Parts: sequence; C-alpha cells; structure tokens
Amino acid sequence: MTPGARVAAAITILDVIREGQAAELALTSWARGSRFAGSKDRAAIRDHVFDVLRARRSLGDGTGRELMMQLVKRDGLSMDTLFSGERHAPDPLTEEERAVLETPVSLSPAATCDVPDWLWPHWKDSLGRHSEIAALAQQSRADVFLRVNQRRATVQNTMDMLSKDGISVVPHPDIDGCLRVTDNPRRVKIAEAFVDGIVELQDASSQFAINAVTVSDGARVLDYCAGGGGKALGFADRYNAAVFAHDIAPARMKDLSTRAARAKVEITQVATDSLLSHGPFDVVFCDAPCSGSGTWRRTPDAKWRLTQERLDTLNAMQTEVVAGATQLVADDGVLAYATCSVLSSENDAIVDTFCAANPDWHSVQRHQLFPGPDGDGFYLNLLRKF
Ligand SMILES: C[S@@+](CC[C@H](N)C(=O)[O-])C[C@H]1O[C@@H](n2cnc3c(N)ncnc32)[C@H](O)[C@@H]1O
Repeated sequence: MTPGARVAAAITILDVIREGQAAELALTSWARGSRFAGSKDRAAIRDHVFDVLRARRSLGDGTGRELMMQLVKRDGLSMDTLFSGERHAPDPLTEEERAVLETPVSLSPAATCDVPDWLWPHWKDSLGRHSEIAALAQQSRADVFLRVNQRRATVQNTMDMLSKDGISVVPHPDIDGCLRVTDNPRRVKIAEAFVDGIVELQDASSQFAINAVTVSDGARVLDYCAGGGGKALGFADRYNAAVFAHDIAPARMKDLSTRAARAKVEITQVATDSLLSHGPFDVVFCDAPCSGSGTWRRTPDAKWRLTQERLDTLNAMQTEVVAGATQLVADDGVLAYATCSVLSSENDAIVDTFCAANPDWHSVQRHQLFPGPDGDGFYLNLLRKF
C-alpha cells in the first residue's frame, strides 16, 4: 500500500471507532477484510490510528478524515503527498478544509491535555503539579521495555544477543535488569533472546514494582490478580521464592505456563477455592483491575471509553480485591496493592479506606509513578499488620 492508501485506511477505521467500536476490534475487522494489506501496512495503519486516538481531543475530535488531516499537519508530514487522491489515497484537501486547518483554535486545558472533561477535576486533584506533564506525555507513543531474566543471562550478554538480531537497547537509568528498546521494537518477538526466554516484554514501572518489594529467600509469593502473569514471572526470576498465581478469571492465565516454561521458572497456578489451603503467603501482590490511566499511551482508546460509572465499578472491585487478599497474608507478611493508574480514587482512597476500617494494617511504603519518558504510570502501596 502507498503511504496515502494507509492514511485512507486509517480514516475508515477511525470513523468506525467514532461510531463506538473498540479500536482493537476495528483494526482487526479491517485487516480481515483487507487481505491485500501486508504486516508493514497493518503496523503503519495501526500507528496512525493510535497516534490520533492519543490526541483525539486536541486534534479537534472531528471525522476520521479531519483527524488524520490534523495529525498530518501536527507531525509536519506532506499533506499533498498523503492526500493526493491517487492510488487509493484520500482526496486532496478542499479550499475550505485548508482554511479550517489554518484557523487557530483555542482549547480548554482539558482538551489541550487530551483528558475528558468529566475526568479533568479528578485528574488534577490526583496528579497535582504533574497533571499537565503526565497528560501531555500520554499524547505520544510509549517506548518498549524488556526485563532481562537475570537467572538466565547477564544484562550485557542479553544486549549482545539482541544486537545480533538487529535490536538496539539501552539500560534503564534506574531499574536494574530493565532495557529500553531504541531500535526495531517490532522484531522483539522473533528475536532469539525473546523466543528463548532471556527477555520478557514488561514496562519499566512494573519492573520497578517487582524490585521494590522485599522478598526473602524461601518466601511464598502470591500474584493474586495474575492475569497474563507478568508480575508472577518477574518475582520468579528475581527472587528465590515459591511463586503462586491466581486470577478470579482463570482463563486470563492461559498463557502463563507457556511463558513460565520459556523463562524456565516455576509458577504454581491456584484456583480461587484452594487459595486458603495454599496460604498463608509472605507476599500477596494485588495488581488490581483498574482504569489503566497510567498506560493510556498504549491503550488510548480506553481513555475515551472510561466513564464515571465504570470508575465506580472498578473502585468496588478494588475494595473487594484488598478484602479478599488480606485473608491470605501471613502474620508478618506484606500485602502489596498496585494499579497501573494515577487516579487517587483507585489508589490512596482504596488503601486509606481499608486502613481506616482495619486499624492494625498500616502503609509502610508508597510509590506513585507518573507516565513519562522512563515508563508508565503505576501505584504501589506496601501494607503490613502491626
Ligand atoms: C491489571 S490485571 C492484572 C495484570 C497482570 N498482573 C499482569 O502483570 O499482566 C487485573 C486482573 O485482576 C483480575 N481480578 C479482578 N477481580 C479480581 C478479584 N476479586 N480477585 C482476583 N483477581 C481479580 C482480573 O481478572 C484481571 O486479570
């Protein structure tokens, strides 16, 4: 496909998303009906769509065509080449469209920051002086980070291995064993280091959280909301601990045994009704379901789909997660409450309410990371009973 034809495809997909379809579904449905598109075309179209979605409001929240015109203008790309009307490219701009593009617009702070109006007050309360910078950071693509399985290889050996497959990386400035991919991120999944389990894809903030929990040799660690098992895999690599994984929806852990085998680590999956008999655990890590507001660069669609009602539902689920997890923590153990959100209603408010109702539980360590160049937003609060 020509660059212009890819823009035309992105316009079609954006219009479907504007009608209410989820971005992933719109992209896969388009790809299924467009067998002529190769993997590079699909990747480029996805990039256009996601670039728009990250900044949908500040780009004017118009039709697919208007959004793509604004993106091309914002990114300084060649309007006449991409909107040429030739070889499946969208039609050239009309005089009226050109005039609209040239007209300066004044945006509210929420629109400039690409945050929905209903959320803006809560966003500002939660992030304080970080409100604007964190929101603006989510207008651009996030870097890809890898976690080196340091049981299997040193950081230097891993960097050499990746380099042989054409993937350039640099160590994260603060997080041991974390590599930032600086070139060819799309090749990671076919690189020998990934296929052989030497590296895992994992955001820097999640790696930070795994490193921040103190786990003694021989400890029993439960990843209570394991999902795909990213945290469990990290604990199993980093610590000499017995690692267990649980999820209320066990189907979400379906890939975990394959991932564990690839990393050559052992993780015991536990069903909900046998959790108590497997406990107590020295560490119960609760990566609670959340809005993902710290990761909206990766899932920009989620930002525009979140509602106050959904946030209330998530808050109820988070309260339930903490209540369920506490019963499983050993007397001198740690309950780690985590989300990939930056909203206080999902973070401090959940912990504070729990501690107020259970005065023997206390927060002993708290971290709030904001989305930025060195990783996604993430919240971690370590609680102990005394
Ligand atoms: C943020 S995701 C976990 C991501 C995962 N830890 C990772 O690193 O890939 C949250 C998970 O919590 C699970 N969950 C929701 N409510 C739960 C509950 N009450 N108890 C346990 N797991 C729950 C969901 O099924 C979902 O898979």
